[in-house]
Amino acid sequence: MLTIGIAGGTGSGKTTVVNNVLRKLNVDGVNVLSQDNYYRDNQHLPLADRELLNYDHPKSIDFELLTQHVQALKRGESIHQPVYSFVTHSRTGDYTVVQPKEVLIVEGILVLTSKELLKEFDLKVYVQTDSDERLIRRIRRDTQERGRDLEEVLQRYQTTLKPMHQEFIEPSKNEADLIIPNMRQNLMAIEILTTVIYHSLKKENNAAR
Ligand SMILES: Nc1ncnc2c1ncn2[C@@H]1O[C@H](COP(=O)(O)OP(=O)(O)O)[C@@H](O)[C@H]1O
Ligand SMILES: Nc1ccn([C@@H]2O[C@H](COP(=O)(O)O)[C@@H](O)[C@H]2O)c(=O)n1
Repeated sequence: MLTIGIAGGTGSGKTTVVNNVLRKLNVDGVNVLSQDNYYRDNQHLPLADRELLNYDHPKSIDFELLTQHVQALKRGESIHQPVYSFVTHSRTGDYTVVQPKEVLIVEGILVLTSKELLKEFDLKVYVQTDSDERLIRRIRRDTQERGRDLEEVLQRYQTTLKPMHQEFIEPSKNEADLIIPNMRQNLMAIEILTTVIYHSLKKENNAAR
């Protein structure tokens, strides 16, 4: 199984890059695990306290479970992936059953910061976008899709997002094999990723015959 880790700051365009690659490939052999579904469950805390947590520190992610799930899929086993809500800042209690496929993409701001997870990746990618552009995209997305207001986004940006980006996410770029500049749509980078996955799928299908 080809396993690809895709990191980059919030709003850098990780999800968009992955969706563009999947659209171009147009096949059913690729799983995508989002790190967002592996935020620790903080149900034991009241909502007001959950709203104040730092969600950009590596400790906010259940990397143990994420790594176990990646390893299980690589062994050919299915997993029960938790579903996370950005509105309640907690797991919903629902699960998505994910069956193994030939290619696995793991995407999220911190996926290149975990030593254990790094060992599982065949290809490591970092999506690079300037911080002002990322903040603009984040304001738009969080107010339109994640039920936040402008003050919440700006407050979070200053208190946790920016310092955590500088301390953990930006330095994780050094782990990457490939850096994708994504200030505007980068069609060549999408083409390259698509080609790598396409060849891996072809190889696996030939081996299965
Ligand atoms: N290259 C790009 N040019 C302009 N807008 C983009 C680009 N890539 C992503 N976006 C927009 O930025 C926002 C955040 O993108 P997303 O892919 O969700 O980022 P991430 O997954 O890294 O947080 C989305 O609204 C998306 O449409
Ligand atoms: N309850 C939460 C959990 C996370 N966040 C923010 O999500 C960002 C990561 O997701 P991307 O899709 O942007 O990569 C991260 O920067 C967290 O601040 C949140 O706001 N609330």
